[in-house]
Amino acid sequence: MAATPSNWNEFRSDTFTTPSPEMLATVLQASTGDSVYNEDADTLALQRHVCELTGHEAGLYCVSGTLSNQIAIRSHLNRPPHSVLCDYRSHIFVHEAAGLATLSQAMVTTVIPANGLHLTLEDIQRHYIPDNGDIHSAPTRVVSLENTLHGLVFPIDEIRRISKWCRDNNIAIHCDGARIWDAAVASGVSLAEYGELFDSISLCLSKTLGAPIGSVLVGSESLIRVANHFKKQNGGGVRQAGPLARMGSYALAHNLSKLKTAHAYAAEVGRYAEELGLVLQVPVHTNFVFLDPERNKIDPQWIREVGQKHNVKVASFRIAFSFQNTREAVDAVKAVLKDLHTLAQQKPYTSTTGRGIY
Ligand SMILES: Cc1ncc(COP(=O)(O)O)c(C=O)c1O
Ligand SMILES: C[C@@H](O)[C@H](N)C(=O)O
Repeated sequence: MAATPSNWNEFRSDTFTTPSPEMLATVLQASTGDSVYNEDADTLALQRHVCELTGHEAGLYCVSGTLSNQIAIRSHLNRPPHSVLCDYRSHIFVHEAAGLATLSQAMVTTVIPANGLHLTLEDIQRHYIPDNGDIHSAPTRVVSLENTLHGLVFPIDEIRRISKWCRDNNIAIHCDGARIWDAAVASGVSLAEYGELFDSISLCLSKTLGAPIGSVLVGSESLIRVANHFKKQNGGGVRQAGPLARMGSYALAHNLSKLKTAHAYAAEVGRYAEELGLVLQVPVHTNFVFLDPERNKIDPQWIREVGQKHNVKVASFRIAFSFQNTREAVDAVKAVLKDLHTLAQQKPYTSTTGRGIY
């Protein structure tokens, strides 16, 4: 009987997934080459594997998704003035410490999707900055999509439309695919189908897949060569990355099939929330439930407190599920929602501050 994961009741984020004892044990057989010199067998094998899955020429192991995203975008850019277009909720804009401004010296055009769910080609055409010689502007050089974003699966047909338009307009298209595994599992679209639509993809091993660390950036040989330079410049040159890469490969081999468990938990809790009368900010597609901060009249302070009462770790309107959660914990989350709904009925809270992203 497998031991219960230490984070069985963790719902703040899927970044809290932890390596299993079996995953940790693989470290003892890991290669120990210097991966800065591209001599570590396990790192090269992981990179090659993710390239095969996505149909890209080259891969680069990175210690974080932030590093992977930021060096990808920087590598698509030549010299300012230039700009990057993305959804206003994008991690690359909200949660990567303004890396687009510092490393890429890029202006960012953030777009609120007209449909409230995902960008469309029309959204992009309405907001992108054309390279028309106007000396007032910073032309759009990269469009960055996120899949999943807030757990939402980006429709493949829309990605196809956007990708074709980007290529027709000589604009690079990047995917923050921290949870593209979940998008593939939920939609049935293969990583190779996604892969051919993007010039670069950052795939995280350290979130829903349960590796303790790491992402892989994929793209063309020339792009990855430049990205590796920026990786080194920003302190991402890891020496014996073999043990880390080995755990990443283990996660790919053993945990991909478990993502549906988290998706089922989220779907169940999302349905329960709506049956209670709570309002979701977005539909549940994969492993996140996003409650609507304003319309539910819930004081953010209540969330953590009520979570403690039921011995589950929740911190915001976002509830993140992973395959490491237990049935008991999921039932406890439902009890938390029931209490929050009752509190909101008794003393409705009106927010006086911005909702924040999550
Ligand atoms: C969508 C998304 N992209 C990128 C990242 C960055 O990954 P990391 O935390 O490894 O820098 C995260 C969060 O971790 C994320 O949620
Ligand atoms: C906060 C953010 O960086 C992290 N990726 C999360 O989703 O929790």
